[in-house]
Parts: sequence; C-alpha cells; structure tokens
Amino acid sequence: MGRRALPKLDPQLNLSANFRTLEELPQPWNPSELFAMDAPLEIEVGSGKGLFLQNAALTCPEHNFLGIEVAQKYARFTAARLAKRDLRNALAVHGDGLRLLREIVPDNALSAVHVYFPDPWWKKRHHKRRVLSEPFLADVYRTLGPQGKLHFWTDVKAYFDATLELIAAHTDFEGPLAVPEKPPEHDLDFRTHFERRTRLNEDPVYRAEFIKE
Ligand SMILES: C[S@@+](CC[C@H](N)C(=O)[O-])C[C@H]1O[C@@H](n2cnc3c(N)ncnc32)[C@H](O)[C@@H]1O
Repeated sequence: MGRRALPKLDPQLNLSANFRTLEELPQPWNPSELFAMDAPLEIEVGSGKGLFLQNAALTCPEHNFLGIEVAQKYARFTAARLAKRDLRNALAVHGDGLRLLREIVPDNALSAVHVYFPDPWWKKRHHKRRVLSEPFLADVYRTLGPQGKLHFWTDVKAYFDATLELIAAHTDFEGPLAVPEKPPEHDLDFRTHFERRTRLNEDPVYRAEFIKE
C-alpha cells in the first residue's frame, strides 16, 4: 500500500493470542488451537491494517475471524489492535493468503471469505499477480461450506467486472448479490481503511456478495 508510516507498537503488548505466521498454523488444520472457542470461521485475505477484523470480531462475537496479510508490519499492527481490545475471536496471520487456502484449509471449513480492495495490478502483464484469479476462486469455493459467502469489494471497476466474469465462468456461486452502501455512523464506521479512504474521496465502491449453494 502507498501509505503513511504505522505508529510504533507497544513492546509491552502480548501478541501471543492474536498473531501467528503461516508456518505456525496447525497442520493438519485445527482452528481449535487458534481461538478461545469453536465457532464458524471467516477468513479475510489481504487484511491490511485490520479495521475489518477488529469491527467484525467486536460485532460478531459468535464467529471466529482470521486475517492473513503478506506485509508483516501490517499483520503485527493488526494483531496489536486485536490484543489491545482483548479480542480472542480474531487472529492476524503473516503470510500468503493464496497458500493458506491452497495448502492448509480443508474443504467446507469456512463460513465466509472476505477480499476487500485487493491490489489492482493495473498492467495487463501483471494481472496474473492479482489475488482474485481462477485457481484462488476455486480454492475459495472448495473451502467454503454450504451457504458460505464470498465478499468482494473494490474501487477498481475493471477488476470488479473481470472478477465477476471469472466467478460466473469457473464457479457455481449464486450471485452477485447487491450490497447496499450505508452511511457511516462514526469516523471508523467503514468496512476497511481502503473503503474509508475511497468514500472520503467520494469515489465509487463496487461491492458483491456470492453464496455457495
Ligand atoms: C490495497 S490493500 C487493502 C487492505 C485492506 N483490505 C483494506 O481494504 O483496507 C491490499 C492488501 O493485500 C495485501 N496482500 C496482497 N497480496 C496478498 C496475499 N497473497 N496474501 C495476503 N495479503 C496480500 C497487501 O499487502 C495489502 O496490505
């Protein structure tokens, strides 16, 4: 992200309940080792500074949330904001979200996958670096349980349209279902930091939700 420097983390903060690397995740997969309670699991790929994880964990305490982020400093920053609030149903993981789904998460294990404002990789020759590719979407479909949801938001219309075409051509998802925009009730009442930035700039946000039948 082209972004401001992050504030320094409090070295006294204990991140042990809220931070793992991809390599530290249990194999074979066992989320009971990661969270305080067994609950439906939602994964966010590219969790950035963790606003979604924080808000989701607070407003939906009956679910567990795992955010995976390839930039270590963002993953640790997210873990710190979760630890400060003592959120035991949310975990920040440092690593590649594509590998997490491809190599670690088994079939039908998730209740939702969230991808918000993925890096657009504008040049055509770089499109293969996009997170939302055909193999990743196949893994999303495979790892979601029945009625599991994929949430995808972006500010890049061309990426949005191309992804909707991929989903229609290569998966059996029901959708896209429309997602209404809601007015924020306070300064951090946005799905993610990138949604906040886009909305404050008065640029459009494209949102879609898909359900595995
Ligand atoms: C444009 S930012 C959006 C962050 C956040 N979702 C938001 O909306 O504020 C995209 C994020 O995805 C992360 N990312 C890119 N590829 C990834 C991957 N394969 N696995 C995990 N994170 C990834 C980047 O490091 C970056 O933090």
